[in-house]
Amino acid sequence: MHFMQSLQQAWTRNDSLVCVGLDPEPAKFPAHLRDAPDAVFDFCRAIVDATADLVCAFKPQIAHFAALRAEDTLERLIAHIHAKHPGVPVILDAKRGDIGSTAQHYASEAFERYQADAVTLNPYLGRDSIQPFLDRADKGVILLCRTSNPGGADFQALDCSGQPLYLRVAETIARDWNAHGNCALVTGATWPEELGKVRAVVGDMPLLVPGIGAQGGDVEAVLRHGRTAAGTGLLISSSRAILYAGHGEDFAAAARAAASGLRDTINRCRRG
Ligand SMILES: O=C(O)c1cc(=O)[nH]c(=O)n1[C@@H]1O[C@H](COP(=O)(O)O)[C@@H](O)[C@H]1O
Repeated sequence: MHFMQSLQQAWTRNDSLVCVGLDPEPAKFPAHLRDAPDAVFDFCRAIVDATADLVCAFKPQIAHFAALRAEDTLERLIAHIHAKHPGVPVILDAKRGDIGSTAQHYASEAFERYQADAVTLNPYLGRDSIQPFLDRADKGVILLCRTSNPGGADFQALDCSGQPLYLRVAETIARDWNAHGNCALVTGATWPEELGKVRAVVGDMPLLVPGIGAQGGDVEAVLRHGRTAAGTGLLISSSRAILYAGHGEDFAAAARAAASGLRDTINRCRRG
């Protein structure tokens, strides 16, 4: 199924705009898992199985696996999600971006090797660097626009003929790159007013919104500025605040409670 269709269905089926980020950090694992032979897989699988009915997507962050030499674990984890929780889309957070000939290989890394449904990309190299991804109409192409980090404004807010660069990026992608309807943008929860400006230029295009929880973004402000008329259009992503909500053998139950609490808070705000 196309990424955009499965996202729409997951929003409705699970009544959720929550995306759980899978960012394994073994030093933060509960003690009983820390020295287990397959700890990264066991940890992530437990989180996935405990939260799959509460989310609209999972977003594994590739560096968290690659730094641990655990790319094979990432492959197995995504295969597990597809097998056990069909219909929950997987976004590979890789933030790739390179010249077209190399981008082909990044596209096959994301979609053939890892079997991701969508991938995060950096648009800085321009249209041809993204074309191999745009051509995959069935896959989600999620482009950095206004990132959540403190230095995000260094370049993204620069004046570009009277408008900030991030808005030019949003406008160009919505107008010229989205022929297959498979584009989405990353807009951090830490800049809700800018997120609202992006929403105003991209219509109902989905926005991936990291930056709540550990980075301090405000859920209510995100909903106020970012939801569509239908009350959706957002994938509100949280990693550490869910993954490490508990520290004991009941860590997966604690993660479930955190994801459920976030879903409820979001739903109150979007319907309020
Ligand atoms: O593309 C992303 O997912 C992303 C974009 C952005 O602007 N800010 C951002 O924090 N992220 C990712 O979202 C996750 C945020 O993690 P938490 O702050 O623990 O919820 C990390 O995996 C980041 O790499």
